[in-house]
Amino acid sequence: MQPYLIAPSILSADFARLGDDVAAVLAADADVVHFDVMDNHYVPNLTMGPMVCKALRDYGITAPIDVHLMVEPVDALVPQFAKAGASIISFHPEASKHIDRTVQLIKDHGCQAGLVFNPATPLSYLDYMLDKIDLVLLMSVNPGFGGQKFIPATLDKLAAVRKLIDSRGLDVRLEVDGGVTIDNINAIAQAGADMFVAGSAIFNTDNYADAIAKMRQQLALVAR
Ligand SMILES: O=C(CO)[C@@H](O)[C@H](O)COP(=O)(O)O
Repeated sequence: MQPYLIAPSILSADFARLGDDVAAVLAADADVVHFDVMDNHYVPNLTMGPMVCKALRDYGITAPIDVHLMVEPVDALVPQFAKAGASIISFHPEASKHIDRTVQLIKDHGCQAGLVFNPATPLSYLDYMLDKIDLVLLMSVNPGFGGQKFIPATLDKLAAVRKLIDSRGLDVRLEVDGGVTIDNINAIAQAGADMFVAGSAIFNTDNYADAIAKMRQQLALVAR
């Protein structure tokens, strides 16, 4: 398993001063910027597009940007986000007509590719794709909004994906997103996740470094 990564979801950041807020969370020891793209079609909310990703790069953000596309269709946005500075691009398999082609498109544009699973999306989409992707992202809330409660059944789903990855000897990241807090991050890691998206649990505090340090303390207790 790879080292743990903490990826603050900038959906909960201060959009009026986004560059400063993203720089602040990275200075507080975050590893990755989680960038939620919502289209008011695949999910009932509207957020940000490639221009904002490029603006963060132009501002001087050099950390990996982990783009989570909650959009349908997917493909047209892939080159745009790659050009805008995305490092990882993940999409929901049911939102693409040709999943393998979309993964290839992401890789052809020099980014890592991930598949995202909603709480009720079956893992069978991994049957022919797990060895072609870099990351599996399990949603632990229904996508569309920050600040929701972690769905406990995600723990069993994480364990099932961890088993699949390990049994095939793959180096695929297992990311979890939604309702991750200082109180549950240990159990989530025990279930097999190695990358943790947290929005409100970090941005809704007045001390990002303290929140991230407490998450890392919990992760340090996990027997690996
Ligand atoms: O993609 C999403 C929601 O669709 C997430 O990234 C949330 O933004 C996570 O926020 P918290 O649940 O951690 O507040």
